[in-house]
This record gives sequence, C-alpha cells and structure tokens, in this order.
Amino acid sequence: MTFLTLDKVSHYYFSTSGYTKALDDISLSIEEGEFVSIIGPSGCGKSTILSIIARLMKQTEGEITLKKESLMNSPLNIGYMLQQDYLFPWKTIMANILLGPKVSNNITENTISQARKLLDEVNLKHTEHDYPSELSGGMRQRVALVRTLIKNPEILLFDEPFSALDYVTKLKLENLVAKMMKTYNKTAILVTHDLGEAISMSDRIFLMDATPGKIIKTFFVPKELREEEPFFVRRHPKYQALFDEVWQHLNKEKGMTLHERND
Ligand SMILES: Nc1ncnc2c1ncn2[C@@H]1O[C@H](COP(=O)(O)OP(=O)(O)OP(=O)(O)O)[C@@H](O)[C@H]1O
Repeated sequence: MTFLTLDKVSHYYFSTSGYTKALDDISLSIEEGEFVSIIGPSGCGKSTILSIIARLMKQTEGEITLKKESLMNSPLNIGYMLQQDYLFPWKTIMANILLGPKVSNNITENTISQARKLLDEVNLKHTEHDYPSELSGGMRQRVALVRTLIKNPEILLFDEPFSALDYVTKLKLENLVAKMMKTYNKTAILVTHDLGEAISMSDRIFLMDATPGKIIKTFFVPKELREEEPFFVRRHPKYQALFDEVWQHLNKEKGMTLHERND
C-alpha cells in the first residue's frame, strides 16, 4: 500500500536578499514498510524534504499525501533521528527515553516495560540509570533510536544519523537500525552521503541533483541485497555493480568513473 506521496513539490527559502529554490518539482511515493534513501550533493535539498515531511515547514508548491489524505490534515506520528542525539545531559537514560510519552502525558507501566525491552534490543539493558555523559557516541545514538521508537512512529526520518560515528560503530548501528525497521515493519527515509550505507540499508535509492534540488534517478536495490544484513550486503557481488552504477550517476558532471584516476 502506498504510504506517502509527494506530488510536484517545490520549495523556496525567502530572505531579505532574495530567494533560493531548494526543491524543484519533486514527485515520489513510498510504500508502507519500505526503507528508502535520498542521496545527492551538498545543498541539493535532502534535509529540506525531511523537514517538510516532518511538517517543520510547509512546501511552497505541490501536494503531500499520507495514506491518500493530505499530510497537513493527518495526525502523523513521526520519528526523527539526526546526526546529534540531543539527549538531555541532566536526565538519566530512562528519563530521556520517556520524555516524549511524558510530554504527551502517556506514561504507563507498559511504556516503561517497552522502553526496557527496546533498551535490551539495542544492547543497553543496564544503562537506564546512567547519564548520557557516561555513554559513548554509538551508545547514545542507540538511546536516541529507542527514544524515537518508544513513540511507535508510523514513519522514521533519519538525517545522517551515523555520520558522526567511527566506522565500526557506524556499521554496527546500520545493522541494528535495519533489523529493527524490519522487525517493527516501519516505513523509513534515510538521508545520507554514504553510498554504501544507502545501498546496504535500502529498498530504493533516490538520487538528487542540486540548484535547484531535483530527483534525477531512482535505483532499485536487488532482492538478493535487500534480504541480507547491511554488513553482509557490502560483500555481495551485486553490491559493487550497484555501487558503480550509482557512483557514475553521482559523478556524471565531473566525468569521473571508478575505473579512472584524475590525478
Ligand atoms: N533556512 C534556510 N534559509 C535559506 N536557505 C536555506 C535554508 N535551509 C536550506 N537552505 C538552502 O536550501 C538548499 C537545500 O538545503 P538542504 O539543507 O536541504 O540541503 P542538503 O542536501 O540537506 O545539504 P547537506 O547535504 O549539505 O546537508 C541549499 O541551497 C541551502 O543553502
């Protein structure tokens, strides 16, 4: 079933010195339970798309529908995970996780046991009384994931959530997030600069170009890769073929392929 549709969405940022056309005629649709990635050069409007879907701002032109209803009229429950974890340093891990339910006055015994279950699933069972400063960057991002999932969001928006982590931690977190998205059958959109991450986690990849931001190509990740855990996707023979194909489109303007060196 189609979950989210963007139809001819354009967006302008206005300022005293003029305006920037950040998005130009973006049309795409995402199926329920699908994991898609958006890649493209810096400034092509990836974060703008997420901010609009999260309703932090409204698109200048075009329509967004969620399960065929206008997004603006829908009581959409969104999870948003960013590069920074934004945990409150003065609150314990459990208090950070329960902040959302607390604000909406919705903490029950069930919420607390669900928080403990999720903490266990991300291998942080014994940290609920700790403070964020006692945890590593990777552990904190896992807490941020639990804090996002405790709201049981219908869609998760990931804006470069692994980019500040060291390589090994990043690969482990990719695996964990992909596994949890499948377990809980979540629809997700990942914005990333890491092509390997996009291929290994996604069902589909949207490639954007800049000034103004537009989608120039969609790549379907082969079934054999989709069925693997992200870590193992990178070892699959079909991974390299897709990586090369996307890379060539990413670097088309520069005319550089993986088989050429320009030094
Ligand atoms: N608040 C703003 N006011 C004015 N222009 C903005 C604003 N936010 C973004 N822009 C402009 O809109 C365009 C798209 O920005 P956006 O942050 O969505 O790109 P991005 O693809 O996410 O970039 P990056 O990969 O560097 O994070 C850029 O030209 C940017 O300068």
